Amino acid sequence: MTDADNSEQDGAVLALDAVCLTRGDRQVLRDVTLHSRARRIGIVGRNGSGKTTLARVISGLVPVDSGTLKVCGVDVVRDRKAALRTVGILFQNPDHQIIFPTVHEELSFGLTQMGQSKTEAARRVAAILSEFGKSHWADAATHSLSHGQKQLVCLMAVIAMAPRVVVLDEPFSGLDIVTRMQLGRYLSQIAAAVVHVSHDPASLQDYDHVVWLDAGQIVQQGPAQDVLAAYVTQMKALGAGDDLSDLAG
Ligand SMILES: Nc1ncnc2c1ncn2[C@@H]1O[C@H](COP(=O)(O)OP(=O)(O)OP(=O)(O)O)[C@@H](O)[C@H]1O
Repeated sequence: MTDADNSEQDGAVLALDAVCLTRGDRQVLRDVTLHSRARRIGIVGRNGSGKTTLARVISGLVPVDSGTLKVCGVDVVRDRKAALRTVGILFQNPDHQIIFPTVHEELSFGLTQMGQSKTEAARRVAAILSEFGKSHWADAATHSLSHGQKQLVCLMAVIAMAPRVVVLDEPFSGLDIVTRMQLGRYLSQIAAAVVHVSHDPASLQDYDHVVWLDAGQIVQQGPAQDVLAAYVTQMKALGAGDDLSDLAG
């Protein structure tokens, strides 16, 4: 039996072992080992701690230097076709995600990449737009949408592909309270497991398993209450000081 079969059978959403990644002369991820079957996994850490890099690694967008990684039993780097069905990511900035001139084209792209015919994809796009009450957006120019509307297009594009895991890289940071609550409520209802990366402990307080990342290393992981309490205590202690050297990069 292969490792992939094992992690599929033990129900692990994430199975990372000793993952290391260097960018330039900086070690961005150090020996990250993370196994979780939780449906709601939070990753918390300061600016520059490696959260976005880890989100991209989990989404199969960045190969690691060493270590192993499986998402729902799938090697998301090597098996890109399976990865498309397994994991979808929402970026902080929708302009980094949207590449097509119209909403319909944007939503269709991932579906045709997954092997759906144009007709099948068009049917699925119509269904997802209708589900979100946005059928009138089909021909809208993506560049003309507001930040929140673009983020909703990205969310619909991910949901349309029905991945087993949705990775959120702080997608709510530029949204107003109402939009954030509405998108958050929708995400809390989807069948997919969620891996949510954030520097904000409040957004992860209801999560099943929280991982605290600092300087590319896991400091602590476990129940949200324990990990977030320790994180907040340390952030308050650091915030009370005047040293800005951590932001030097
Ligand atoms: N392509 C790259 N080349 C060099 N350094 C990089 C690269 N990508 C990331 N880094 C460095 O890796 C570290 C982690 O970056 P990352 O964006 O993953 O952190 P983050 O926790 O998401 O930060 P933030 O909360 O500020 O978005 C940073 O010091 C960053 O400068």
